[in-house]
Amino acid sequence: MPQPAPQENVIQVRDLVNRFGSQTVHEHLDLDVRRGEILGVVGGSGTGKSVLLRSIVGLRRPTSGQVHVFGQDLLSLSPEQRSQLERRFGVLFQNGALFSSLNVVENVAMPLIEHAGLSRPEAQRLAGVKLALAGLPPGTEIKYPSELSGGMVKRAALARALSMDPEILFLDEPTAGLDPISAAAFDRLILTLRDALGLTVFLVTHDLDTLYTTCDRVAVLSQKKVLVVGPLDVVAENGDPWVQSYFHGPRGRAAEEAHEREPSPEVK
Ligand SMILES: Nc1ncnc2c1ncn2[C@@H]1O[C@H](COP(=O)(O)OP(=O)(O)OP(=O)(O)O)[C@@H](O)[C@H]1O
Repeated sequence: MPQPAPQENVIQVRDLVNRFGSQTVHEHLDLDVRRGEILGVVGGSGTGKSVLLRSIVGLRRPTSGQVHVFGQDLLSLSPEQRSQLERRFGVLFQNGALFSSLNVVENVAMPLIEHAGLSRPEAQRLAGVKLALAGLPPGTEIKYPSELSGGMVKRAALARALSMDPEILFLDEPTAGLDPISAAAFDRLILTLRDALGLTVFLVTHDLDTLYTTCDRVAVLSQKKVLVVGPLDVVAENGDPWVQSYFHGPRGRAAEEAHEREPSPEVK
């Protein structure tokens, strides 16, 4: 009988430790992210979800441990190798992190000019394609971040994260602050993009609806490490008190019931 192909881990975190002074945020944390999956990362406030994301994308040097992205340790690479590796992932930060002095198309074009060496007109033309991919209506290009709704800021930031055709997309609380309809639309967009572009998605979220709608697997950060990782129904059965109150509290039950009524056909 043919054996299934082994799963490729595009991100591998081993024995990660992160300390800030006397505060230990991560202790011996291990995590694998598989190619093509949407991995949801959840945990109580302050459990170190954003610090984990920053450690993986090379914005923070961990206290100790190894982080490999596509088999390479970002922090040990030469600047040129590092920049090549960084082109293979895009990051959407919590607040969008758009430059307020640039309009939307200039924000999205910037990485294409700086890292891909495109001319300004070429970069802006391609940025227009990315904005359409992120679901922004024509006319948004010339607006400044302060003129956009919260949902539009997220979509513009997503377009920028997609500008270099990344293989991995990191999303830090993408639906935070969005109304439920915009949040659901954003969830559908992430699923569509993953399927259309073959992305791997590392998704930090508190949003139970997002977990139920989009994630193939869920990792729970608790007790300074990844306490449990797996499909949502398996993770939700873990006996940890935080897991129990998160998945089986009123909001967890509502999200589960909504998902049972309307399961997403696109989830793998
Ligand atoms: N640069 C820093 N200096 C000192 N402490 C920090 C720094 N960055 C993060 N921390 C601390 O690390 C802990 C984890 O922070 P992090 O932002 O990763 O939490 P989180 O799980 O993403 O929380 P939330 O869900 O509230 O966004 C917090 O106690 C935070 O205060």
